[in-house]
Amino acid sequence: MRNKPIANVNADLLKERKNCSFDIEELTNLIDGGKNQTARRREIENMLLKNMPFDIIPEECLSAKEKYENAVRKSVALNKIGVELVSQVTKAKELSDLTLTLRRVSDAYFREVTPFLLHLGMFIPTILGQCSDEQVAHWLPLAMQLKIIGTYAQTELGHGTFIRGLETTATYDERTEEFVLNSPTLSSSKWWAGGLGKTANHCIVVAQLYTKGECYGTHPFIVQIRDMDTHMPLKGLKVGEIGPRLGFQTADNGFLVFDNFRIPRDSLMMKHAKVLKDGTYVKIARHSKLTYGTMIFVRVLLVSEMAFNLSKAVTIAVRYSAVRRQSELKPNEPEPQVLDYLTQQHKLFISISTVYAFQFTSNWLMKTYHTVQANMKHGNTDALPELHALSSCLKAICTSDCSAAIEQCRFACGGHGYMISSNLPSLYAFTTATRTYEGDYTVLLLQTARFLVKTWEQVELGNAVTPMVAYLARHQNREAWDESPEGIIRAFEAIAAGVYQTESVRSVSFGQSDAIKDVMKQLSDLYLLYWSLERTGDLLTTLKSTLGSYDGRVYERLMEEALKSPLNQEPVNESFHNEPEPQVMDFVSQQHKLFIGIASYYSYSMTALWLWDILTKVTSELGVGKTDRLPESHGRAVFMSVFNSEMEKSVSSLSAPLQAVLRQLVELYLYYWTLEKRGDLLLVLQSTLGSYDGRVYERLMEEALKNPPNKEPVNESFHKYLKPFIQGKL
Ligand SMILES: CCCCCCCCCC/C=C\CCCCCCCC(=O)SCCNC(=O)CCNC(=O)[C@H](O)C(C)(C)COP(=O)(O)OP(=O)(O)OC[C@H]1O[C@@H](n2cnc3c(N)ncnc32)[C@H](O)[C@@H]1OP(=O)(O)O
Ligand SMILES: Cc1cc2nc3c(=O)[nH]c(=O)nc-3n(C[C@H](O)[C@H](O)[C@H](O)COP(=O)(O)OP(=O)(O)OC[C@H]3O[C@@H](n4cnc5c(N)ncnc54)[C@H](O)[C@@H]3O)c2cc1C
Repeated sequence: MRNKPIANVNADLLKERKNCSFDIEELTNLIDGGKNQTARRREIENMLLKNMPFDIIPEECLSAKEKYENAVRKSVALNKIGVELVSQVTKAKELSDLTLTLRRVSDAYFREVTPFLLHLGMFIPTILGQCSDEQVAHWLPLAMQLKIIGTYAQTELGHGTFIRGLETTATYDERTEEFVLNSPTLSSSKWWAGGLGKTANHCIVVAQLYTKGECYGTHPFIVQIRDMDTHMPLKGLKVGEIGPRLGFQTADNGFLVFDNFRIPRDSLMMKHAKVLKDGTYVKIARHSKLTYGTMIFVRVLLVSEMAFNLSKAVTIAVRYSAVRRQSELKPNEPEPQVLDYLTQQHKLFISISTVYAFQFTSNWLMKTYHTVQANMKHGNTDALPELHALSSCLKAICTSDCSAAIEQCRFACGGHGYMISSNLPSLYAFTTATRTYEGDYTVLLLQTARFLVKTWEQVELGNAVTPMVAYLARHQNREAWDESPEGIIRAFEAIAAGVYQTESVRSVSFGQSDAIKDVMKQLSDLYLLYWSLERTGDLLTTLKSTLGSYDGRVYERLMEEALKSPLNQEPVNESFHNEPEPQVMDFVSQQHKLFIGIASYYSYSMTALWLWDILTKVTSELGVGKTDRLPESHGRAVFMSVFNSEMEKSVSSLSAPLQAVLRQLVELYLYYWTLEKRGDLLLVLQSTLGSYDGRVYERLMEEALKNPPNKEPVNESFHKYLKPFIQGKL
C-alpha cells in the first residue's frame, strides 16, 4: 500500500525524500522487526482499509455523546477483524506480533482512544497475570473473543498512588461462600477506570480482602457489573461516567460504588492467594507485590507506546516543516522551507533521536520483562525489585519526555499545529496522561531512588549487585560520584543512555547497510550529547557549594570562602574614612522590594475592583453564614464598600494631591485584604479541586452525576453495536 507511488506529492517533500542517504524500506524493516513483519503489517493495513468504516464527520466536530457512539461503532468493526485474525494464530510469538500490529494500525481510526483500551491493555493482562490456571481457562477465551468486555478499577476518589490505602472492602461470608463488596465512604468510590462508564460488563476490582475478621490487604477480584442482555447495572452498585477530561474523551472513564454487592468466592483472582470455602486465607505468592504485576507490564508497554506516539508527532512536524515556507531571507528568492532553519532542526531532530532511544530501550525492556517472568514461573523472584525499579524510571522518563517532545513538535508547526485536525493536540492530550496514570512520575522516580539507595548500601558493604547497577561500584570514587539526589538521578540517566547506545549498536550491527548504521550512530550520538548538555549541571563532579560538599564540612568551608573575600583583605575599608553611609533606600535590592510593591499596588488596585464585584456576588449567592469564613468576608466587604463610597463623597472638597493620597489608601485597603483573603476568593475558580471548602470528592461526584451520559442507564450504541457484536450477530 504505502510503497506505491502517490500522485500529487508536494515537490519539497519529494526533494527531501530523494536526498535520503539510506534505503527507506530497509529502515522500515528495522522498525517493524524484519521484512516479514513489514509485509504482514501491510497485509493487515490493507485488510482494515477495505473493511473499516471511516469517519463521515471529523471526530472533533461531534458532541461528547456522538464521539463515544462513533468510537464504539469503529471499535466493534475493528475488533471483529481482530478477533478473526487472532483465531487464526497458533504460536505465542505470532500472537504478540499480531497484537502489536493491530494496536499500531488501529490508532489510525481514532483521534481519541477506543473504549476497549483497558480491556486489551489491562483486563486481559490481569487475567493472565493474576488468575489461577483454571480461572485463566475460563476467563481468557471469553475475554479474547470479546464475549465479555472488561476494565481495571483500582484507583478510587481518595487514592490512586497509595494502593495500600484503598478503602473498598471485600469481606468473605463463609455461610454463602461469597465476598461482599462495599464502598464504605465517598472517597472509596472507584474512579477513572477506562470503559467502565458505559461499555464494560466486567471489571477487575482491587479491594481490601477481609476473612475471619482479618484484613489481608489489597487483592484483585473479577466482577460482573452489568446484565449481559440488557446491559443495565446490576443491583447493589452505582456506575457511571466521570465527566469531561483533557483527553481520553472516548474512553468512557467511569466510577463504581458498591453497596453490599455479592460475588462468588472464585471471583478472587487466585494465582497469588486464595480463600478456601471455610474462609481460610492461603498465600501462594513468594513475593508480596506480585499482585502489582499488571502495572509493571503496562509500564513496560508504555515505553513502546511513547516511541510510537512521538514517532507520529515528529513525522507530522518534519513533513510539515518540509512543506512550510516562511520569511524572505534574500530578496526575490523563494522563502526557505522552515525545515532548513537550524532552530527548527533543533526542535525536531532530538525528537527523532528520542523515538529510537525509546524503541530500542523498549525492545530490550520487554525482553528483560519476559526473562524475569520466566524465572518467576520457576519460583525465582530475585530480579523483580530491579525490574520494578527499571520499569518505573523508564516509564516516568519516557512519558514525561514524550509529552514535552510532542509539545515541541506542535510548536514547530506554528499556529496550524494548534488545530485539532493536525492531530498534535490529541497526541499531546493522550501522552500527557501517561505521565500520571499507571503510576505518577514523581512517585515512580521515588521508587527507583529507593532501589538505588538500597543498592548503594549493598555496594558500601562490598556485596555483589546486578550488572545493571554494577557501575555504582565502579564509581565509588567520591570525586566522580556521590549519593546525593543528583548522583542518583545521574545514575539512572546513565542506565538509560547506556541501554540505548548498546542496544542501538547491537540492533544495527548485522544485516543493515552502512548508510543505516551511520544514521543510527548519528541519532545515538545526538541523544547522548543532547542530554549531557541539558543536564550539564548534574554531570559536574563538584557541586560548587559550601553547603553541599560530600564531607559535610559546611562551617569550615563557609569560613574558608569568607576569608577569600577581597573585602577581608584589608582590616578597615577606606569608605569608613571617606564615604558617608548610604541610605538603605539607595540599595537596588531595597528599591526592588519597594518599587515592586508600588507597581503591584497600581495593577492590583484594578484587579481588586474586579474581584470586589465577584466577591459581592459570591457572598450574596451563597448567603452569609454558609461557611464560617463568609460572615468575615461579608464584614470585610462592608468595610471596603463603605470606606470606598464614603471617602469618595468626602474628598471632593479637598485639594487634588490629598484626594489622590486618600484614594490610594482606599485602594491599598482593598488590595491588602484581597491578597490576605485570596483563599476565600478561590470560590470563583470554577474548579472541583480548588474550592475553598475542600469538598473535593463531593464535588467530583456531583459533577460526574450531572454528566449527560449518566442521564441514560444504557447508551443506544449497546443495542446497535455492542450487543449484536457480543452475541456474534453482527
Ligand atoms: C484491536 C487492537 C489491539 C490492541 C492491542 C492491545 C495493546 C494495548 C496497549 C495499550 C497500552 C497501554 C494502555 C493502558 C491504559 C492504561 C490506563 C491507565 C490504567 C491505570 O492507571 S491503572 C492504576 C495504576 N495505578 C498505579 O500505578 C498506582 C501507583 N502506585 C504503586 O504502584 C504503588 O502503590 C507504589 C507507589 C509502588 C507504593 O506501593 P506500596 O506502598 O505497596 O509499596 P512501598 O512503597 O511501601 O514499597 C514496598 C516494597 O515494595 C516494592 N514494590 C512496590 N511496587 C512494586 C511492584 N510493582 N513490583 C515489585 N515490587 C514493588 C518496593 O520497591 C518496596 O521494596 P523494598 O521494601 O524497598 O524492597
Ligand atoms: C487518563 C487516565 C486514565 C486512567 N485510567 C485508570 C484506570 O483505567 N484504572 C485505574 O484504576 N486508574 C486509572 N487512572 C488513575 C491513575 O492511575 C492515577 O490517577 C495515578 O495512579 C495517580 O494517582 P492519583 O491520581 O491518586 O495522584 P496523587 O497520588 O494524588 O498525586 C497528586 C500529587 O501528589 C504527589 N504524590 C503522591 N504521593 C506521593 C509520594 N508518596 N511522594 C511524593 N509525592 C507524592 C504526586 O507526585 C502528584 O504530584 C487513570 C488516570 C488518568 C489520568
